[in-house]
Formats: sequence, C-alpha cells, structure tokens
Amino acid sequence: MYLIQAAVPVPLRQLFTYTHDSSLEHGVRVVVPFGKRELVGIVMESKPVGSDQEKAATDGTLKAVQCVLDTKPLIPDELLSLGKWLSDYYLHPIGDTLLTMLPSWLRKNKSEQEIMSLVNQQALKILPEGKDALSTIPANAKQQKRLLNALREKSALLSDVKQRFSNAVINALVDKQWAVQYQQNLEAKVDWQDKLTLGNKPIASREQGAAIGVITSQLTTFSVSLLDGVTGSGKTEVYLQVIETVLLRGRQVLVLVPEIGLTPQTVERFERRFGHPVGVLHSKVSDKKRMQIWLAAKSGKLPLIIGTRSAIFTPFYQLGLIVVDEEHDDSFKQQDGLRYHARDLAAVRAQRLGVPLVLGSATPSLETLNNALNGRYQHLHLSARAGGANPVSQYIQDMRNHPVQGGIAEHLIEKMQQHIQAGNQVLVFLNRRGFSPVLLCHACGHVEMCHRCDRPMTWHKAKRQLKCHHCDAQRGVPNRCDHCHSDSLIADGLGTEQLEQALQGLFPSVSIARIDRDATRTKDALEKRFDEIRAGKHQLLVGTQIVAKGHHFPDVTMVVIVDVDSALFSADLRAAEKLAQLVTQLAGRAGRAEKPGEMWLQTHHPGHPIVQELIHNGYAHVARGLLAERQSANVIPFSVQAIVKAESHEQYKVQKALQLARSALPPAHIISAIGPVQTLIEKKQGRYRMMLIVRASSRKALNLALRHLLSAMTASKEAKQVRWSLDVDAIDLT
Ligand SMILES: Nc1ncnc2c1ncn2[C@@H]1O[C@H](COP(=O)(O)OP(=O)(O)OP(=O)(O)O)[C@@H](O)[C@H]1O
Ligand SMILES: [Zn+2]
Repeated sequence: MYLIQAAVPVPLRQLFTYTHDSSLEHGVRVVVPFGKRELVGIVMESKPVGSDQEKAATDGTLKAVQCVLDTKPLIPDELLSLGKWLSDYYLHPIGDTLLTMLPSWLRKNKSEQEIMSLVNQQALKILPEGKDALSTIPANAKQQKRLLNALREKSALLSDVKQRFSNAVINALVDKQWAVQYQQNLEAKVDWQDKLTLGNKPIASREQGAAIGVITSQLTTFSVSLLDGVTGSGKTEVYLQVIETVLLRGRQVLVLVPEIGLTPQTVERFERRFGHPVGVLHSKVSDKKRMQIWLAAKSGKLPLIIGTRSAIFTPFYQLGLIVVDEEHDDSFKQQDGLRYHARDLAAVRAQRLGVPLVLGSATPSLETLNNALNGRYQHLHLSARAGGANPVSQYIQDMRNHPVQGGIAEHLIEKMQQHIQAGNQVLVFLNRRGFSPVLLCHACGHVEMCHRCDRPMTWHKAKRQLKCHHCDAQRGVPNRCDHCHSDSLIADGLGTEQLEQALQGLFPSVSIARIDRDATRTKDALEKRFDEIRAGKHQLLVGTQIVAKGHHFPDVTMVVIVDVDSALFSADLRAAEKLAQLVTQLAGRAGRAEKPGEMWLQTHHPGHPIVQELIHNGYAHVARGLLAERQSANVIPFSVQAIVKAESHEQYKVQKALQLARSALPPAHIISAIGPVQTLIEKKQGRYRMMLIVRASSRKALNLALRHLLSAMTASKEAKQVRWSLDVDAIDLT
C-alpha cells in the first residue's frame, strides 16, 4: 500500500493524501474523490505506508485513488517545480496553481490514449514474415518488393510511405501480414533543423548588429537583456536574427507578445523567415489545438511558439531562448485566480533553464528599466528607426480657449485635411468607447447611473443602449429624466462613436474606420479592419488602446491624441508611467515608412511637467524622472508590494475583514500598510470594494508578512463573510 500526495484544484493551500496499491510517479494524473465530487489531481509524492499511524490511516480514514489516468507522467518535472515556486511566490494554493498552468485537456478527465492520439502518427513496419518473403516475392510485384526493402532497415511514417507508394501496394503488404500499421509514439527529439528554410533578411544596422552579437555570444547561459529600441527601430528584426542562430543549434524558442499584439501578420513574419509552422497560443485557440501544441513543444517537434501570457507554461524539449516583446504591457499580468506576471515568470524560467531572456520595448516598464540601469540586466539600445524612417515630431496642442469642433482643435483639423489630401492617413486616438461617457439631464443635472456600480452609464447611441463599462449591465436609453421628467437629455463628454460621427461631419468625403471593441467584436472583424487600413481604404482612423500596440500602418503620418487630462491627475501610482508609454507608442504609429510623421497631444494642462517632459525630452527621460520620484518615495520598484482586496454587499464587512488582515501583519516585516481604502472602482455589481496595500523592502519580508496575513484570514469568521483575494506585485487598483 502506498500513500499518494496529490495536488487537487481546490482553494485550500495543501496537498491531499490518498492510498493506492502501487507507487505512482510524480506528475501522473489521477482521479480522486473529494467530498461528493471527483477531481483530477496530480501526484506530487508517493511513499510506501510505513509507520503504524499511517497503517491505521489506511484502515478507513484515507480514501483510495479512484483511477490513474497516465501510465507515465505527462507533466514534466520542470513544470511541477515551477508550479511549486509559483505557489510559494504568489501564495496561491498549489492545486489550483498547477491546474491553471495546464491545458484544459489535462485538467479534464481525458485518457492518456485520447490525448496522445492528437500527436501520435501512423507508421508502417515490416514483420518477420515480410523479411522471409523478400527472397520469394514474385518478379511482377516490383513495388511491393521495393516497399518491403525500404522497411527492412527501419519502420516509416505512413504519411511518408504514401508519398511514394499507392494504397494498393501498402494494403497488399498488410493483407499478406508482411507488414503492419501501428501508432508511433511521439519520441522527444528535434527533427526540424534540416527543414528550416531561411528567408531573406535585411542587413542589420550597426546597433542591431551589436545587439544581435551580444545576445548570441551568450546563448548557453542565463542572462536578461533589455532591448530598449524606439518604435520602428527593428527590434523584431533583432529577435528574428537571434532566433535563427538558436534554431540552427537545434534549440527551441518561446516568444511572448501582449494580448492584442498577436496578429496573423506577426505569425506570418516568423513563418516566412524560418519556413516552418509556428505554434500559436492565445485565448481563442481551441482546447484541442492547445493540447496538440503543448505536446508538440514538449517533444521538440515545434521549433517556435508565439503566444500570449499563458504560453509561458508551455513545456519544451530543449528551450534555448525566451523573448518577451512589448514587455511593459500590462496584459502579461493575470488579474484573477493565480495572479502571475508572465514577464517575471519568464525570468524565473530562463534562469532555471540556463537560457537567455530578451525583453523588448520602446517604453520599458520602470521595473525593467531599473534593473537595466542598476546593472542586473544588460541594456541594449536601438536609438534610430530602421530602414531610414525619420523620428516623429511631437507637439502639444493647448486647448485652453482654443476653438474646438467635435472634440478636435480647429488648428488640427486643417492639418488633418492636409495630410489626407497628400494621400496619407490620420489616426485619432480616444480611449473611451461609446457615444458619451455620461447621459446628463440638461434641466436638473441628473446623471444616469449603473444601479450596481454607482458609476455613470456610457451612452451607446447607435445601439440605443446605456451600458456600464465596469459590469456590462445594460438598459434602454430613457426618453425622459428619471428625476425631473424633463426630455432634455444630453451627451456629456466624448466617446469614439461620437468622435467618428463628428469627424464624418467635418470630413464628409473621407472614409473613416473606427477601431474599438464595439466596432470590432470578433477577431476577424479586427483583422479585416486592419487589412482595409493597410490597403488604404480609409483615410481617417478613430481608435482606442487597440491601435496603440505594435501595428504597422505605413501610410499613417499624423496622430492626434484627443484627451489625456484625466490620466494626469490619477490616484494610481503608475498612471504617469502608463500615460508616457501610451503616448510614446501612439506617436510610434506615425511615419513608420519613408514619410515623416507628426503627433499632436491635446491638453488643457500644457504646462504639466509630464506633458512637457514627454514632448520635449522623450520617454527615456520621463522614465528616469519617474524612477527618481519612486526611489525617494520608496515605492515600486524600490520596494515590493501586494494588495489584498475584499468585496461584499455590506461595506462594514469589507472594512472589518481588511482591518483584521492589516492587524495580522508583523510590523517588523513591512514598510507600510495602507488601508483599508476604497479601490478606484468603489462599487461593482452591487458589491462594495476596498483594498489594503502592503509594502515591504524585500521579497522575503513581504512573503513572510503575507503568510501571517493569510493564516489570520483563513482562520477568521470576518474574512469568510466577504470575497477576498491576494495579489502579489499587484498593478490593478480598480
Ligand atoms: N536593418 C534593417 N534594414 C532595413 N529595414 C529594416 C531593418 N530592420 C528592420 N527593418 C524594417 O523596419 C520596419 C520596422 O522593424 P520592426 O518591425 O522590426 O521594428 P520594431 O522595433 O519591432 O517595431 P515596433 O515599434 O512596432 O516594436 C519593418 O518593416 C522591418 O522590416
Ligand atoms: Zn455596473
């Protein structure tokens, strides 16, 4: 009898013990009873029953493993141990951590056979009778003899055999029992090296060459390099040339990209360069495909994986390099469940595997920049745009007392006209979808609110709906004010829908493409829109966030940022950093080909230091200034932080639970605990929300302090009355 310790997907921070009549390897999946349910668990440990107590335990208190799903572990050791690390670091239950890391096919009760059938290949092998037959085979069966001869040395994949022999020949051998078809197990090995066909590449610039040289000179050890290159400087080209060397050495590569950055163009660029299919992983990939890619990467069959956040959990046969593109992007941080940061995890994985990590960005996060400035990371620069493109000229448009039409300064409308007349495209950015963020009663000032979130409903005029952008609640647009029954309801504030309408009035003969979540609900719609833009079908582009990320529109020569003012006075510590990144990335959308570009920032606060610094000195300068401020305030990245959030229909319960959390923190381990304070969205879906921000000077201290907090929370009645969560390295204050 053996005692099996299994990780089970439940919110409890422990392993569970079961019995089984034989030993099980760790990483094997088992089905175990849990309360009234049956769950898939992962074997973490297995030992023979030894002491008397343990024997007693097997007499009835411990339950037996119900069934064993795998004959050998599918989950490699490296991932299991990464899971343990994650669970310790993010203080997240081990069972849930491991199961979050795995493709859903492995989390479900799927048999090993069904899983492996996704990748196992049909093969043909010769039988002893076939070998004997070789000498006696009639002369007219030439093809059969040729095939038997070919199989004499070693078996062959059926797909390969079919390219040279007809089905009739194959069937003849099988019917005579000279050969047999079987499922060839996917052996772990690299076999694509000779199949790579390297596409044309541009000659690297001096700076690109230097970066490529530095990274490729140390491919056999762990290092982190920040590739700090202005927009359009050819960072992707650097990745491609480094990846080429890695692949030619028979090592695999993982490239992580932000959620909306993974376009068919990106994938195509990699496939064209290496002449080999790329494994693509993102949230829309089917469970089956995901499982297939997982197995193919693990066995070494896939040289290159490109994916969003969760692709960091892909197993590899021989990983040689990790690249994180646009490393500053917040979509790398998971915002629920296991709240991991894929970029940070990439560093941990690279270190454990002894491979290099390349972090690329035109606007590095302050965390990464700090590590580059203090020498922990190598700092590689690309200071000029690739292929001779000019830097973008950046200007401030002072909106104070300036005549405005449809949200755009009159002065800029003229300029937009000039760019369009010259056959170019203009991108107008506004980070607010819908017609207007507020529906206001002009008579009494009443604002239509979300009943559950206490926030104004956004007016979507075309759909005739009011929508809450926090909880997705929606209702029809009222004809009269709820409060005073007046019918003079008006839009207050500008959304992309209204902006598009206003621009159409200003530029009646121009085709406008709106790119926001409402206009491009499906992924296909978004792709179609991008294709149309590249094909020059539209001259004016109105967009939100979605357009800021790494898209290459060669004909855009002017970018107008409609409104940044709200971000200048945010309570969020990271707001200035995020604003500087957004503006710089947006400016980077202009003038990426031969044509020079310009960017205009509309603001009522032209003298604001961030605005001034950004326009006149650029991101690198702003970022260093922000780092200095953070250092003197001793906040991230100069200290570490975690946020405990709680929510409930009753506010006092939230307050009480977080108060308790706070009092459990040992003062010696922390710098400060702030709160309970309201989150930036104070109420959502009818629940009041508050948070406690915990800061410490070291990882270790923070981890220790949070362990105290966790044990107090798990033991307390107050905490059970609210929904609460712990977010280590939290970035989301909403
Ligand atoms: N050495 C080079 N010579 C000529 N053209 C190049 C060179 N390197 C890159 N390019 C071209 O310049 C353009 C921008 O390059 P790339 O997409 O690699 O830049 P990036 O820095 O990754 O861009 P982003 O700002 O979107 O992150 C591409 O069209 C690319 O083909
Ligand atoms: Zn709401």
